[in-house]
Amino acid sequence: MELSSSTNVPRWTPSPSLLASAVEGSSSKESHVLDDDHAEMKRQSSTASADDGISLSCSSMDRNFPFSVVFKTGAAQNSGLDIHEAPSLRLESAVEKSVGIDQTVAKPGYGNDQSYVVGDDIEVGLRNKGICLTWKDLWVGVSNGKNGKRMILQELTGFAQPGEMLAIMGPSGSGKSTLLDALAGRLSSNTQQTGEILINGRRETLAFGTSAYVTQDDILMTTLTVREAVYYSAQLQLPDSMSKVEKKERAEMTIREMGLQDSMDTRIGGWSVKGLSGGQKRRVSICIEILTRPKLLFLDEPTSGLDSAASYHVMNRIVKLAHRDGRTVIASIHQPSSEVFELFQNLCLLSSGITVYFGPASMAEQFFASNGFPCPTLRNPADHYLRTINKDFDVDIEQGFDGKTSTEEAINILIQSYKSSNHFQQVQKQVAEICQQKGGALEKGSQANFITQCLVLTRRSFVNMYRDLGYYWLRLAIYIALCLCVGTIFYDIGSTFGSIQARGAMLMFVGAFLTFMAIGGFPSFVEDMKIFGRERFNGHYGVSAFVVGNTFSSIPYLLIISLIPGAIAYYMVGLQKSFEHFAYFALLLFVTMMLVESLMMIVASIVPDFLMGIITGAGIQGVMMLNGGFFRLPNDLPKPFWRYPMYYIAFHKYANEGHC
Ligand SMILES: Nc1ncnc2c1ncn2[C@@H]1O[C@H](COP(=O)(O)OP(=O)(O)OP(=O)(O)O)[C@@H](O)[C@H]1O
Repeated sequence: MELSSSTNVPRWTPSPSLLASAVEGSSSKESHVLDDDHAEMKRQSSTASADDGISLSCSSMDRNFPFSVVFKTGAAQNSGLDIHEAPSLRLESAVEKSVGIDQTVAKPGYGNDQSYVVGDDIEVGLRNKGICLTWKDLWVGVSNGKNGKRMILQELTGFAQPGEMLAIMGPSGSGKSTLLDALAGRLSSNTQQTGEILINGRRETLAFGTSAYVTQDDILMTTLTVREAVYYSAQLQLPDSMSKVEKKERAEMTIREMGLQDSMDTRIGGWSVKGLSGGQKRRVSICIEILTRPKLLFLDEPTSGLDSAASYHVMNRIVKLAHRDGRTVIASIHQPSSEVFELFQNLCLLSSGITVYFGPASMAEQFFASNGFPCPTLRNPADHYLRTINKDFDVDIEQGFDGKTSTEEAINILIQSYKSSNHFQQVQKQVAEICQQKGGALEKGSQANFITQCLVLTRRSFVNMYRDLGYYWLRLAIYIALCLCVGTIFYDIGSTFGSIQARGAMLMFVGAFLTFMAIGGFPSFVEDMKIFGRERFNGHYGVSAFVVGNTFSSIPYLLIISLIPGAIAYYMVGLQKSFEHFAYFALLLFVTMMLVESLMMIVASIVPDFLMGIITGAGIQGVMMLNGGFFRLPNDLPKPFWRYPMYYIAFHKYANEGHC
C-alpha cells in the first residue's frame, strides 16, 4: 500500500448531514469540491447502515487521490481501514463517538491528544482538545432612548466546532459583527445581552492564547514593514520558551501563509505615505492574530478589500489551518465568491438579527429552493441568499423574483420555515450534545514575560518615532526655527536692571512654547493609542508594558529637543555662562516636556480623535500657562481656586521658578 504525504493533500471532512445520515442508518450521496494550491478534487461519499451497529464508508471518485475508508462500530466494536493513496482524514465528533478505532494498529498522532496515526502518513484526528462554542437563545439589545430597547440579535442558537469554519452572513446591518462581538465577549458597554454562551459546555471567559479576534478595521503601525510588524508581534505574543529564531520563522511562515512574501519588506503605510493596499493590510492583520495559532479565531470581514483570488487563497489557508490543527473559526463575511462559499462547513444567515438559516452551507441551496427561492443557474449561491433577504432595496429585489413576494414576506417565510425545519432541530440537538459532553477547561496560553514585552515595545516605539516625521522631527525643525527667532529678538540681552523683564518673558516663552508644541505630535499619539487599544484588547500586553515602552523610547528624542533648540536660545540670548546653569535649564525643559507628553497621551486615551484631542490638549495647556504665575503674579491670583489648587497644579509654575 502506497501512502501519499499528508502535508500536500487537502483534508476531507464528512459533512454533518453525511454523518447524521450515517448515524441514523439511512443512505445518502453527496459530493464535495475541495481545493488545495494545486488541484481541485471532486469526491463522492456514501453511507450505509449495518445491522450490528453503525458503519460509515467513504470512497473517493478522484483519480488522483483514490481512497476508501470503512469504519464499523456497534456490537463488533471493530474498525477497518482500507486506504489506497489516501489523504489524511479527520473525523467529526459525531463519528468520534460512534467509531471505535482499533488501538492496536493506531498510535497517538501529532499535535492532538486524540488523534491516531494509522499507517505511515495517515492521521485520524479526533478533535477533543479544541474549542466547541455554543450559544443558546442569545438576545442583544441597545437602549433606544424614549422608544425603549432595540433588539440587534434575537433568539439566536448555534454552535461552532473544532476543525470547522462557520460563516456568518447577512445584509449590512443584520448583526454579524454584533454576534461575533457577543461570542468573543467584547460587546460594547451600552448593549445588553441575555442567553447562554458556553465554551466546551462551560461558562468561561476567553483568555489570551485561546482565542483571537481580527477586527474590521486594520489598525497597524504604518511605519513598519510587514516583516517587522509581524515579527515584533511574534516577540510580544509568543512565549519566552521559544527562541528568537523560532519566533522569526513563525512570523515569516505566517506571512507566507497569507501570501505576503513579496511585500515582506514593504512599509505598511498610512494617511501620509502609501504602502500596502487595503487587502494586503487586511492580511497583515490576520497574520498578527494567527501567530499564536489560537484555538478559536474570530474574523470580522476577513476578505474585505481583497480580490476574488486573494479572498479564496486567504480563506483557503485559514480553513486548512482549522482542519490541520482542529481550530474553530467563526467569520462574518459579506460577499464570498462561490469558491470561497464552498470552503464553509456551516452557515449562519441573519436578517435583522434573526436566524434565517443555520446549518451546513451545502444544504442552504436546498433549503431556499424548498421554500420557493431556488438559486438561478449560474448565480453564486451566496449572492442569491443575500439578495433574497436584503430588504434595504426592496423594489429591485421584488423584481428579481416573481414580482409578487416582497422581501419582507420572503424573509418571514424563510424564518418560519427554518424554525420548523430539521436543521433547527439538528442545531438544538447538537448544542445540547456539546453542552452535555463538557470538554476540558481552557488553558491560558503563555506569552512573553513583562521584561521582554517592555524591551520589544521600547524598540518598536523607538523605530516608529524615528520613522514618523510628525512624531518629533517636524517639531524639532520648528523648535530650532523658533529658538533662532527668540535668539535674535532677545539677542545678547545683557544683565542690566531693564533686562530682568525681558529674561522672564524669554524664559516663559521657551518653556511654554516648547511644551505647548507637544500637541503637534497628537495625530501620532492617537495612532499609538489605537494600536495599543487593539493589542491590549487581544491580550498581547498590558498597560504597564506600554507605558514603560513608550516612555523609554521617547527619552532620546526629548533630550535632543531640549538640548539643541534650548542651546540656541540660551547662548544667543546670553544667559548665565556656566555649563551647570545651561544643564539645569535643559534638564528643566526635558522634564517639562516629558510631563506634557504624558499629559497628551492621557488626553489621547480619553479623546481618541485628532481634532477633539488637539482642542482639549490646547485648552488644558492654555489654563496651565495662564495660571503659572507669569501673566498674573502668584499673590494676585484670585483665591481660593486659582491661587491654591490650580497654581500648584500648573506645571509652568515649576518651569518658571526653576528657570528664574
Ligand atoms: N453598540 C451599539 N449601539 C447602538 N447600536 C448598535 C451597536 N452595535 C451595533 N448596533 C446596531 O446594530 C445593527 C447591526 O450592527 P452590526 O455592526 O452588527 O451589523 P453588521 O451586519 O456587522 O453590518 P456590516 O456588514 O455593515 O458591518 C446596526 O444597525 C448598528 O447600528
